[in-house]
Parts: sequence; C-alpha cells; structure tokens
Amino acid sequence: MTVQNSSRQPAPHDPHTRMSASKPLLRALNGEALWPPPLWLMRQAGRYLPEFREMRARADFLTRCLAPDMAVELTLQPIRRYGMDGAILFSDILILPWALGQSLEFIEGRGPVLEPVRSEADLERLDESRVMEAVAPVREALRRLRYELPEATTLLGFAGSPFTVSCYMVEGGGSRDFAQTRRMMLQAPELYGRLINMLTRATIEMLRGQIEAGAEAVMLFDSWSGILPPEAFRRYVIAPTHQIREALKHSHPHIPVIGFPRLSGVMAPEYASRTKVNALALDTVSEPATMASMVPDTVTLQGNLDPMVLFNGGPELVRQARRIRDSLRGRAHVFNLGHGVMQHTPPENVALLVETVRDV
Ligand SMILES: Cc1c2[nH]c(c1CCC(=O)O)Cc1[nH]c(c(CCC(=O)O)c1C)Cc1[nH]c(c(CCC(=O)O)c1C)Cc1[nH]c(c(C)c1CCC(=O)O)C2
Repeated sequence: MTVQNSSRQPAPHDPHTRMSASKPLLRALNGEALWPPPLWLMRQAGRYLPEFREMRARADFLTRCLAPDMAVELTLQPIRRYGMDGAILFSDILILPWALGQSLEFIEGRGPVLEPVRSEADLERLDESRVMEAVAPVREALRRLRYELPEATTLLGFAGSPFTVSCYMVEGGGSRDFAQTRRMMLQAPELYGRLINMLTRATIEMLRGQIEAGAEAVMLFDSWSGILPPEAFRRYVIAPTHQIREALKHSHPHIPVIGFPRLSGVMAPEYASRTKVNALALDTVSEPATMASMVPDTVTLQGNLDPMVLFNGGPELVRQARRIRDSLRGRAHVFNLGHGVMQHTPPENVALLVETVRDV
C-alpha cells in the first residue's frame, strides 16, 4: 500500500477541494492503492450509447463540443447509466488547433479535416491570444458539471499532447504514419520547434482554464507518441509534457496529471519518471505487472483492458478485467481501457465491466 502524498492534500478552505479528499479516483491518482480500484473509460461518452446517438442526430460534433448544455449532457450520460468514478469532459483534443484559428471540420466516415500548417506563414496565422476566449464554452460546461455530478465523481479535464496535436495540425487530419510531421521535424526543426513551443504554452493556458473552471484532474492524450524514435520522443514528447506538468504544479499543486504516451513501449517508464506525471495510462499492449515493476510506485497506473475485449463481452471480458485488476492489487491503480470504447460496443458489456471491477 502506497502512502498518500501529504503535500497533495487539498486546501482546507475550499469547499470544492475539501469534498475532493474522499473521491476514490482522486485518491488513487494521488498514489493511494484502493481495493477495488476506481474506474472510468476513455470515450465513455460515445456512439455506443443510444442517448448519445440521439443527440448526435441533432447537431454536428463541433457544435456538441461548444454548446455547454450539450457538452454537459453528453458528459453526464455514461455517469447516469453506469456511475463511473470519473466523468471526462465531452470535448476533443482538436479544439485547441481550432481555438488557435486553424480551420477544423469533422467529416462523416473520414474523421477530422484541418487546413495543414506546414510553413512559416501558416504558423504566423495562428493566434495564441484568442485561445482562452474561444474555449470559454468549454469552461462554462465544466463549471456546470461541477454542480451536476454526484459527490463522489471526479471531473476530468484534458488536452492532446503538443506532439499528437501537432500531428493533426501538420498533416491536416489523421494519417497512417504522420510522415509530413516527421519530415518537418527533421527538415525544419526550428519551425517545428516553434509549433511545439506554441502548443505547449497554449496547452498550459487551456488546462489552467479548465482547472479554474472545475476540472479536478487532467489527462494528456498522446495517441501517436509511439511513432517516434527515442531522441525525438525525449525532445518532443517528454520535454513538453514535463514543461506542462511543472507549470501546472506551480499554479495548481494539488491537481493530478495523467499522461498517456500510447504505444511508446519501453520508453513509457522513462516518460513516467522524467515528466513527473502523477499517473501513467497504459495502452492495450502493455503488460500491467511488467509496467508496475518498471515504473516508480509513486506513479499511479491506469488501464488497460483491450476495447475489443469489452466489445466482445462475455466470460472473456470478466476474466481479462479481473486479471488486470488483480495483477495491480496493492498498487495505486485506476481501472480503464487501453484505448477508447469502440463504436458498436453493446452497452450491457460496459455494465458487466463496471460490475466485474467492483465485485471483490
Ligand atoms: C486522436 C484523438 C482525437 N480526439 C481524442 C484523441 C486522443 C485519444 C485517442 O487516441 O482516441 C480525444 C477525445 N475525443 C473525444 C474525447 C471526449 C472524452 C471521452 O469520452 O473520452 C476525448 C478525450 C470525443 C470524440 N471525438 C470524436 C468523437 C466522435 C464524433 C462523433 O460523435 O461522431 C468523439 C465522441 C471525433 C474524433 N476526434 C479525433 C478523431 C481522430 C476523431 C474521429 C474519429 C471518430 O469519428 O471516432 C481526434
């Protein structure tokens, strides 16, 4: 059992943070080994829920992210059904490029489409000074959520990591290998470095805004960090993440940060110890017990059931969920998936998962 870090105790004068002291997810993120572990799921608000699809028919994705009443409703849907320990704000990592002034559209069947940022002139067109105002609806949604959530539920804010966000910005959307981004990194390191630095500053500002509005912990999604060789990983993943973590520690010392360097393999333990994140989110391919032996036990582990196993359901879901939970017993752990809930997952499988993890 890991002892709770007393330096992260909530401030006694703040009614919000005083309540936080007993929230299971916050306790686990602060290093406490709870049994059973608290749980939430990446993409827990999504198309697998009929009530989500109903809202989806009424408004496009950006509208749903930027209308506070819709973002609040979509965040709450999975909490009402399943009572997860964490509610992640309904939004997207690509709201930041949009807030910087880059055009963004979500096209059915194709995913996000942005006007690529590849030259000095493209970079100059982005405007950091408009970010806070542009994301004002996101902060409004968080403020309302803080009052609407059950008392024991932790409200999670998030951002993409500067590297993963830069991938979508440079490429102009998703990609199999993000070749344009990796080429820019090598051919125009000064320009690429300026993009990363701008994203690092904007991410810090945006996350501080989310925290001020009520987020009790934040997660950095680094979905594509696994495509980088070690030196680039240190420079463009570890260094900016460490900068973000330090800046937040300075302004908001009690707010835990979860890092998700997806598919980074043996670089993940180095990421965990050098960035100083409170929790390391494990992807599907990581063996939890191996990671536990390689990461300092002051770092909480989050994860890592395969979303396909959740989709598939049945006794195999029960077996694999128990295996992950039991293999991290005695260690600060937050149960989650290794990536987001898949679109056609039967809702009853999510109920079975929640029941299984909590049945000890
Ligand atoms: C790479 C990335 C994105 N967005 C995100 C990532 C990192 C995590 C990961 O690796 O999945 C993160 C994200 N996206 C969304 C959230 C909300 C919180 C949650 O429920 O986890 C979060 C945390 C909602 C969303 N973001 C998106 C949806 C689907 C939109 C819809 O309703 O049609 C949702 C619920 C759209 C999105 N957003 C993004 C893509 C590539 C797509 C298109 C693919 C798709 O259509 O599923 C970018």
